Order: sequence, then C-alpha cells, then structure tokens
Amino acid sequence: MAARIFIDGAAGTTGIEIRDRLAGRSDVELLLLPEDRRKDASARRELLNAADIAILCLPDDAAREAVALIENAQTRVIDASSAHRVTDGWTYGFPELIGMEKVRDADRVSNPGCYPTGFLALLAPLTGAGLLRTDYPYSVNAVSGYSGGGKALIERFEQAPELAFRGYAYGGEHKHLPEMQTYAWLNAPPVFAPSVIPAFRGMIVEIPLTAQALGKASTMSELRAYLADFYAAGTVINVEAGTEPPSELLIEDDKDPSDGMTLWVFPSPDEQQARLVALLDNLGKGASGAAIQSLNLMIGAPETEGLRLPGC
Ligand SMILES: NC(=O)C1=CN([C@@H]2O[C@H](COP(=O)(O)OP(=O)(O)OC[C@H]3O[C@@H](n4cnc5c(N)ncnc54)[C@H](OP(=O)(O)O)[C@@H]3O)[C@@H](O)[C@H]2O)C=CC1
Ligand SMILES: CC(=O)N[C@@H](CCC(=O)OP(=O)(O)O)C(=O)O
Repeated sequence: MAARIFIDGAAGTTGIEIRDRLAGRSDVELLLLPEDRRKDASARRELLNAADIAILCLPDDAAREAVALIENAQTRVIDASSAHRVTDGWTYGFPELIGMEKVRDADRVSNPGCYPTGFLALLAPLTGAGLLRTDYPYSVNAVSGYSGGGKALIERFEQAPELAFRGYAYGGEHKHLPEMQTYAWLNAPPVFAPSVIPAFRGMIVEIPLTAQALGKASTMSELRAYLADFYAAGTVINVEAGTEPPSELLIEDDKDPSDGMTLWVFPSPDEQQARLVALLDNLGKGASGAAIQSLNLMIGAPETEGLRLPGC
C-alpha cells in the first residue's frame, strides 16, 4: 500500500521541490490541501493526523505547532526546519553519519541544515575517529545560492539585481551552530562565516585547517583517504580522491538540481595546512533531497529512489 505523505508547507521553496520529486511515485500517495486552506490549522491537523509521514517545510515556529497538532501515535515526522535538530527524542536525518537503521526506524526525524550538511560530512567522520581534534578552534566559510533563504530571500535577490554578495551572521550567532557542534563532538561551536551569492541554488562549505587540528592523523592526506573509505559504500556522497587540486571550484547558475554532494581534501604541499571542501545543492542534499532520502528509508523504498544523482 502506498504511504500517505502530507507536506505541510508544500507551497514553499523546499516543499515544492519535495512535492515535485514525489509526484508520480506509485509507492507514495500525496495528501494535499487547497491553496486557500494551506495555513488553516484545522485543515492541517486533519491531514497531519491522516498521514503516515508528515514532512514539515515550515518556519521553526510553525513546525513546532505542526508537531503539537499531531494527536496520534501513527504519524511519523520529517522536519526540514531547524526546530528539532538537537532535541531529545528526534533522530538527526543524516543516514551516512547517524546510521541508516536509526533513520529507518525513527518516528521523529529532523533534516540537517544545509550548511551543516557540508560541514558535518567533512568533519564528523574525522573527529569521530579521533583523526582530528575536538578541541581545535574550527572555522567554516560558506556560500549559498539565495534559495537557501526561502521565499523571502528569493524575492529580495530577484528584485535587486545589483546584489552581488551578501555576508551575514556577523554577530557570531546562527541557528546552525548547535547541530554543527553537537554532531561533530566539538568542545566549542565553529566560527561560522556564511554568505549568499546571486545564484538560485548551490553551496560551497569550506573548513580551513592547520596541522594543530591533527589528532591521531599524522598527515592531512590521511584525512582524504579516511573520508574516501568512510563514504565508499554510498552513492549520495562522493569523495574526490585525486591528488591534484582543481584550479577552481564553480557554482554555476544554470546547473540542474542535484541530491549528491562532493567532498575534497586539499593538503598544502608541506602538509601543514589543508582546505576541506564540500560542494552541494542547498535544495538537494541540503534540504529536499535529504528529506526524500530519509523518507525512502522510513517507508522501505530503495535509499536513493527519486533522487537526482550523477549517472541516474
Ligand atoms: N531553502 C533551503 O535551502 C532550506 C530550507 N530549510 C528549512 O526548511 C523550512 C522551509 O524553508 P523554505 O521552503 O526555504 O521556506 P519558504 O519561506 O520558501 O516556505 C515556507 C512555507 O511555509 C508556509 N508557512 C508559513 N507559516 C505557515 C503555517 N503556519 N502553516 C502552513 N504553512 C505555513 C509559507 O507560506 P507562504 O507561502 O504564505 O509564505 C511558505 O509557503 C525552513 O525551516 C527552512 O529553514 C532547510 C534547509 C535548506
Ligand atoms: C542563505 C540562507 O539564508 N540560509 C539560511 C539557512 C537555510 C537552511 O539550511 O535552513 P535551516 O536553517 O532550516 O537549516 C540561513 O542562513 O539562515
């Protein structure tokens, strides 16, 4: 029998992408609200409770409200917002790091944030294995396509073609810091420097390292070998194992959506520094693709069903 899925927030940036990816699947029945009732709490309550799985593509407060509207033990939840990422009783929906079985069996799954997806994919396996230290003062530089800020930022960028770059979070606070610290086992949150460029989608997340970060690893090149091995069995995350760095990494505005992610480790020639880099689609593995991957596991479908991956 098809799994009944309700996307709360289906008219938003993330919701539309999930709906598009699920349309036409015979193992899924989409429960939909008409446009004039999509914010009506009683209509949402009805479908939240009728669904096997509710996917929340809402601002944080509305996501908390949606969870409170669920009055039965049968509806399972995938929350794309940042409301429940480090909340007890919730499973962090990053199967490659948390374990497929945990996501498969969970009733409450929180999708990782887009920037933490790149950050944690690079760092968590390495700190988890002790190859990198958990007490190093990490920093992370990142650029995102403007769809990362949802409808409001899309409108802002599309109405201001003169905007060429937007740096933000200069106050040292960002809603992604708790999950970055928690799931990489860090003693302190990283210094986080996010920014937005005038491309609709796409994201680069970079962690610069000095040799002081090394724990059990004796060279930076060991980090790359470990990551390549760690992700070898999966098809969503790909580690570029070549030793020659490319001369540049690009975000191209007309690139097709992608649910994959590519990781690089670029050691300096003397191995005293490295740049760890992740390239992803903020709306793919950074949001909608990750939600579909968790959904697939939860309904017993192949993990990558409906995902847009190279070669698929
Ligand atoms: N965009 C991205 O790349 C990523 C987004 N996320 C997270 O996913 C969530 C959704 O983000 P995104 O799709 O970008 O945001 P959008 O602003 O594009 O969409 C949010 C949608 O939720 C609707 N909404 C707001 N309040 C309610 C309510 N009370 N009841 C029902 N619907 C409501 C909005 O309605 P209306 O259309 O009327 O405004 C809108 O359609 C957020 O928590 C975001 O942080 C996570 C990772 C990446
Ligand atoms: C470009 C931009 O504004 N990005 C958003 C994060 C998008 C995202 O990942 O949403 P979650 O916070 O739900 O994870 C921000 O920095 O707040």
